[in-house]
Amino acid sequence: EVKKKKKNSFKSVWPSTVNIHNRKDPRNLALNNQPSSWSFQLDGVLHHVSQEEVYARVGRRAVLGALEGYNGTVMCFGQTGAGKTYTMTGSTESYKQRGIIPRALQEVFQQVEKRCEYTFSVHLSYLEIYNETLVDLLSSPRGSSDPPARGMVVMEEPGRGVFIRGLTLHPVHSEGEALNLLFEGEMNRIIGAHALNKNSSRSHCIFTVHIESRSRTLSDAKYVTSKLNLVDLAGSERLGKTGSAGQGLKEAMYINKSLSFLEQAILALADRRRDHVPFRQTKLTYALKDALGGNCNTVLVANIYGEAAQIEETLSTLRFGSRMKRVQTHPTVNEHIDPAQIKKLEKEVQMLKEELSIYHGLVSRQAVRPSNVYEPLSDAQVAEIQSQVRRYLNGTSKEISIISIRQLQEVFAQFKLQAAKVKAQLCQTYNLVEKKQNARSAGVKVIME
Ligand SMILES: Nc1ncnc2c1ncn2[C@@H]1O[C@H](COP(=O)(O)OP(=O)(O)OP(=O)(O)O)[C@@H](O)[C@H]1O
Repeated sequence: EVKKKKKNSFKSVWPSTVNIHNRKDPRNLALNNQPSSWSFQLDGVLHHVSQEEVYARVGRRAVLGALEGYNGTVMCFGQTGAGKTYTMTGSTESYKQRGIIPRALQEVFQQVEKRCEYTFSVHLSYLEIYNETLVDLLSSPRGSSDPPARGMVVMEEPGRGVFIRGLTLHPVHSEGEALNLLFEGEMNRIIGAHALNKNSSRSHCIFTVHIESRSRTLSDAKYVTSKLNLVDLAGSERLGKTGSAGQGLKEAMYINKSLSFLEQAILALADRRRDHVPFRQTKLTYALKDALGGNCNTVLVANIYGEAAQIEETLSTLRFGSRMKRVQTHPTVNEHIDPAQIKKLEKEVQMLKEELSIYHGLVSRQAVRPSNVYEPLSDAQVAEIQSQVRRYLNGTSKEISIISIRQLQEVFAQFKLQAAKVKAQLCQTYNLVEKKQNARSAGVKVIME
């Protein structure tokens, strides 16, 4: 992104080339031996464009990706005063000039409203790296004059990536709530004045939107998470040009050191022969490890001046941008399985299995005789129940301890069977007796019931 254009030192050729021509000064012969033209191929050039277009071309894709579960980073890099804070946060003077962060927050909540088949939870954090110290810009309660809490650590865990232990995450439910937190964090930022910028950021700031989304379908145990980092780096500065001294000089040295480590990390990432990338040399590169070469959709905005006086810084920024363009990241959807939901689903499956077996039981009872549905009684059980019935009938017992009506029916069925057998035997006996006594004409009376 180009802040200003002066004379003919800068030229952008739509859509992605920056050509720089340095007019030779005839008084400086040494400089005349230096190259005077440079050309940089980038992914796009934003020149004389509105903040709305900057967001549409630089921020929207990362924001929409974050809502789908991809980590995203938009990072502004460049010389002090070149417009990084203007690009990222925007001007407080008018709503139209708001930058990428407020527009991203607006889009996140608009999408949350639209995607009603999902539930979203959104949290915000705001980290500042000042003189190699991590500062939580949102740690002090609203209205408190306490200094922001310190003592945080950059950590890395498999499956979770890089995170800051001790950094507070604030839940937000609307664009308004989110903007209030952003402004609160902005108030806590360390800002100084020097020759090139009266409101110069003296630190690196990482505003992160943490998004978690779950499908409203109850049977879905999966959920996705993502982190959207919106990064405003402190400006690289030539100490002589900014006229820094005292505390300002110390800050400038820390800023330059961390930016030079950032360049080293990018050089290593862009070089495929290098297998070690020095991420841990500074907190900035460690905190941005995923964004620089890992699981993230990353966009770098290189902010430059269009002035001949800043040509060296402009060239250095564009060289950094060209190297960054060669770095490959590997974004993947951060999908997780919820163990509590798995347990709930397992219980549900068990209940459904039981219901199904009851249903099968009912169906087969209608189709098959009851004796086939139940386990038949053993001979001993039948004998026991029969003796109980006998004792009840002859008055020696007052009750029968029958387990169920079904068993009783079975016992009676057995009694009936035995009675039928006895009847058959009696019939046979009767016939024999009848045959033997027929000759004697003697009458034998057998009563059968
Ligand atoms: N595209 C632009 N249009 C209008 N004003 C701009 C633009 N870019 C930057 N400015 C103004 O220039 C000044 C410096 O910009 P800004 O603070 O964003 O620079 P910076 O790169 O963040 O600097 P530092 O690294 O020192 O913090 C601010 O007053 C800002 O409003």
